[in-house]
Amino acid sequence: MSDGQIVVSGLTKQYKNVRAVDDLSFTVEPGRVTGFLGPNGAGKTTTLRMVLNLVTPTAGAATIGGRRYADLHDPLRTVGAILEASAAHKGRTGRNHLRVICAAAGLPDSRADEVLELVGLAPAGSRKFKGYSLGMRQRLGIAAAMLGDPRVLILDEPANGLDPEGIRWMRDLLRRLAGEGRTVLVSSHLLSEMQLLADDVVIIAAGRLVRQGTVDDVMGSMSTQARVRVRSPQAEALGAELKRAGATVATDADGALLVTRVEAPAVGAAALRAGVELHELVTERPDLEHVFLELTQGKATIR
Ligand SMILES: Nc1ncnc2c1ncn2[C@@H]1O[C@H](COP(=O)(O)OP(=O)(O)OP(=O)(O)O)[C@@H](O)[C@H]1O
Repeated sequence: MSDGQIVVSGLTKQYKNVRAVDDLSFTVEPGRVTGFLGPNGAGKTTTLRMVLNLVTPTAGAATIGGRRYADLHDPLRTVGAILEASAAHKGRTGRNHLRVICAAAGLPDSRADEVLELVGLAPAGSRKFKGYSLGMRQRLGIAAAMLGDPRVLILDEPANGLDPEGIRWMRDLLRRLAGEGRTVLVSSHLLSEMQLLADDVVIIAAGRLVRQGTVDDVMGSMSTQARVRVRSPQAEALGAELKRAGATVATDADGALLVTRVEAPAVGAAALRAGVELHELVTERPDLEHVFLELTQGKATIR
């Protein structure tokens, strides 16, 4: 088994009334950034906690490089994780926060400065944590996760609250770390964020796998469903002609026809044949957030 590969198989977590994770299986490869996507409450955090042995599975298992977390020889040097926005003693400087972790983990103090450098926080290392912006806190969290120079990095919603500039920065860093051969698993509830950050995606909803693949494959398969919105005072006649042409036609709340399975020119031609007047004709490519919601809807009961 390749070092640093994460294998989740049949992972299940049943809380009293909630099956937070339901027979979930997927793999995460080294050398790539994998986005772990799902709506709020989908079970992402619970899954990551099970991978890290912080929650005991009801069934199934997760391994890192072939071993369960509990059986890793040197877990801190194998896996770095951020599970929530970085919290540190408010009066402590960023550098001291990292040094406390170094001391507890048996790492040399010098690692604190190395990881501050890595995340671009060196100039702010001697400033107090309470003065850090959200973006700086996220950077400090990543710095802490990198202290043991781990082969595997697991980040729960690290881009939360970051501005586009911060997300770009994170993308570059995560890409670089993956480029060094590390496994990078990063969760998010925003598809658009993962389009920027990830090579692969694992999409879950209501604790179950919805889709796994490369970002390009998954996005490609999701964004093909373009539709044509067309409005006509003789909508009924147009609808009938479109159906004869093989289109699927629905009507939206304000009376426009939503046409799929044919392209805009075919809709125009149908209008000409039916001799109807057109007031609007537009191709709508669903934005990916919308498609993502649709993909995960139904499975995503509010919980
Ligand atoms: N300790 C717990 N006891 C009971 N239910 C829990 C517990 N932890 C999580 N859950 C429930 O399990 C489900 C999955 O939660 P989880 O936090 O894993 O989802 P998530 O995808 O990380 O969502 P979010 O992004 O909102 O954190 C939710 O319904 C949640 O309420």
